[in-house]
Order: sequence, then C-alpha cells, then structure tokens
Amino acid sequence: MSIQRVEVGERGLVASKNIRKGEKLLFVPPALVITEDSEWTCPEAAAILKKNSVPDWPLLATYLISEASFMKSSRWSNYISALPRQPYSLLYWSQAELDRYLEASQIRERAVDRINNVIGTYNDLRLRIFSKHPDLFPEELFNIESFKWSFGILFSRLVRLPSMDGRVALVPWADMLNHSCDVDTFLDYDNLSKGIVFTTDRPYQPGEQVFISYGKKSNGELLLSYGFVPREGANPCDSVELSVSLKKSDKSYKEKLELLKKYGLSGSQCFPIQITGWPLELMAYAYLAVSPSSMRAQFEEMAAAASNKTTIKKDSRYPEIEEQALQFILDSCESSISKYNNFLQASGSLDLDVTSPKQLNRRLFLKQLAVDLCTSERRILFRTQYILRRRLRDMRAGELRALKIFDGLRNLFQ
Ligand SMILES: C[S@@+](CC[C@H](N)C(=O)[O-])C[C@H]1O[C@@H](n2cnc3c(N)ncnc32)[C@H](O)[C@@H]1O
Repeated sequence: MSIQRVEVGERGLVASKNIRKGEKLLFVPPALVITEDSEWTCPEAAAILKKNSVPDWPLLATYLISEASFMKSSRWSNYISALPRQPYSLLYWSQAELDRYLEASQIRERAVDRINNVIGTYNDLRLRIFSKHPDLFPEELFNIESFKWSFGILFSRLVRLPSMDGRVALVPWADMLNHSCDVDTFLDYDNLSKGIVFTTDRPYQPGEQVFISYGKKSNGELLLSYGFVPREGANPCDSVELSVSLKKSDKSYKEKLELLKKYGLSGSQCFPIQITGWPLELMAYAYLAVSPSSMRAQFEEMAAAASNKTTIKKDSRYPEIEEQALQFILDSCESSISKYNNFLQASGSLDLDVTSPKQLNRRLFLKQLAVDLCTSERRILFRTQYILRRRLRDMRAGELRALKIFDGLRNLFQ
C-alpha cells in the first residue's frame, strides 16, 4: 500500500498490488508505536507526569505536545509533521457553531461535554503539575490550544488494541487508513508476527483505497471524534438519540423520578433508536411515564427495566397501557422531527451574514456536515414514526373491531 490523495478522507492508503481476502497487512512493530510507555525526548517531564499518576490519555496528549516542541530532535518528528494541524473533530467547533448547526441533534451535548472534559483535564494538569514546573512545561507550549490539538489527534487516530489488554496506541502509517462502514476489520497486535496488523475482509485491486473499521459508531459519533459523516444510508450502525421526559404534571411524578434515579436514570433521558427499531429500555421508560397511579406496584420494575445497569427482564408488557406508551414515544419522536425540520428548512439561508471568504468557507463546510448528520438522524426518526403510526392504527382498528363484535353480540342477546 502507499499513501495517496484519495476521494474519501483526503489522504489514505491505496493498494499497490492485488490484495487477497484474509491477508495480514501493514505490520508495525511495537517499537514504532506510541503508547504511554514510549520514551520521552525530555525524560524529566515524563518522570514528573508518572510520579503524579497521570492516566494514559492526558499523558499521551502531553507527550505529543512535548515531542512536537523538540521538532527534528524528536524521534517522531516525521510522524508529527505529517499530522493534521487542525483535526476535524467537533472539539474545534465553537459553542456558537455547535448551537447554530447542531441544535436539533443530541450530539451537540456530547460535544459540549467533551470540550469541557478536555478543558477540565488541561486545567487540572496546569494546576497540579505544569504551574509547578514551568521550566519543563512552559505555558507558550502547554496551553489549551495545544491540548485541543493533541486531544483532537487522539480522538481521531488513537486505537485500542484488544490483544494488548485494550492498551491505547498511536500507530504511525496504520493511522493513514480511513474508515468504511462496509468493512469489519480493525487494527490489532498479532502475537505471531509481533506487530500491529489488520486482516483484510475483502480483496482489493491495485489503485483501490483500503479501509478499516473505526468501530460500530453512529454518524453522530463519527462526526464527534473524526469530523466526518458517512453518506446517507451507508452506515448500518447509525442511530439517533431520542430524548423522552416524564411529565411534571403527572400525579406520581416524584415517585417515578425517585425510582428512575435509583436505577441511574433521570426525568429526561435519551435512548438510541436505529433504523431497525428502538430498545426495550425505551419501551420500559414509556410504560413508566404513562402508567397511572393505580399501577404503582409495577413502577419499580418498569424503572429497573428502563436502565441498562440491571439484568431484570426487560420485555415485560403491560397491554392496558401499551397504546399510551407507543403514543408517548410517537409524540417524542414527532417533537424531535420538528426540530430537525426547522433546522434543515432554515439551513439554506443560515450563512449569508459573513463577508470574509475564509469564514464563509468554514461555515459552509460545517453547515454541510450538520445538514448531512441531521438528514441521516431525521431519516431514522421518520422510519420510527412510520412504524409507530402503523402499529397504533392497527391497534386502534383491532379495538374498534372488538368493540363492533361486542356490540353485535349485545344486540343479538337483547
Ligand atoms: C485515522 S485518520 C486517517 C488518515 C487521514 N485521512 C489523514 O489524512 O491523516 C482519521 C481521519 O481521516 C478522515 N477520514 C477517515 N475516514 C473517513 C471517511 N470515511 N470519510 C471522510 N473522512 C474520513 C477524517 O478526517 C478522520 O478524522
């Protein structure tokens, strides 16, 4: 394989000759992999971080900045100079951009949490370590901007190696592989050849781009960490987070809320919906949300089944409130769809208020990503809405038929 400009993912690895299915490709020896045990050009900095038990992610983020500052004297200088200056992840979106473009999607909250985590991690390192050793960690180099860069690199390039006890690593050269939703193979340490490899799950012809899988991630998660959104309908693992809430006007609101809290949930909760359906946990939450106080005795089992932290049976059905529960999910789904509709309708005229071409380009790029994400998330909601409406219609038609039969029988016996 060789690194080339490619259509999907800018740079990528392209087959130079025929590659068979099941071939082991790549081979990067552990000495050429960056992990928390890699040698530092500045060993004093390493010793201080280790003494303070800094965990793997912040340690690697600091390592990248430190090695980048040594330029040619770092053994990773070629690797670091080939890294993107600005990784595309949502870490680089400002709060205003997240609010403007991702208002409809729950991924906005995940991005805000992630940005706050990175800022929190940096502040913690600065307070505890950097400020006490300014000679080793000067602020001109170790600041929030450089941390956003290094965390952006980690989010978009770090791999977890299952055969090395899940250890995280940056694997130069292998990290030029782009993601495809149609591929199942991933990078791992191979005990036989003692290197990082991946085994192809399909043949490739010379000139074809070779792909791996970054994991079973939704389009939102791919945008969050890697800064791209797959083509509409291309991702079989795609999902959208549907937000549902208990009604404050519910007479049993407090009681239900307490039970949800007991099982690690809250009065407003998100559940992942896929094109193939919704999870049992969402149905359990819906049962709890619509159940009348006369069903108090079942509240706890509903709350427990809504949580993924218990092994309680999750597929219990409560026929007397099934219709209301499905209607509850449908209402939440429709309210979410209307947010996407508002954004997608308004997106055409969103960016007419800037004059600088650079700013306009950035906005158009972010907007396109947001439009692609929102279109794919709304598509899943449309499908869910269709299934729910059909089920409710069938249920109501069944009830009507039963009622007619009942009336018929009554007339007969009168
Ligand atoms: C591990 S790197 C792969 C190498 C990268 N293309 C480069 O030029 O450095 C991950 C980044 O590649 C890009 N990428 C990977 N798969 C992609 C895809 N299917 N579509 C668009 N961009 C992709 C994204 O920018 C992502 O953050």
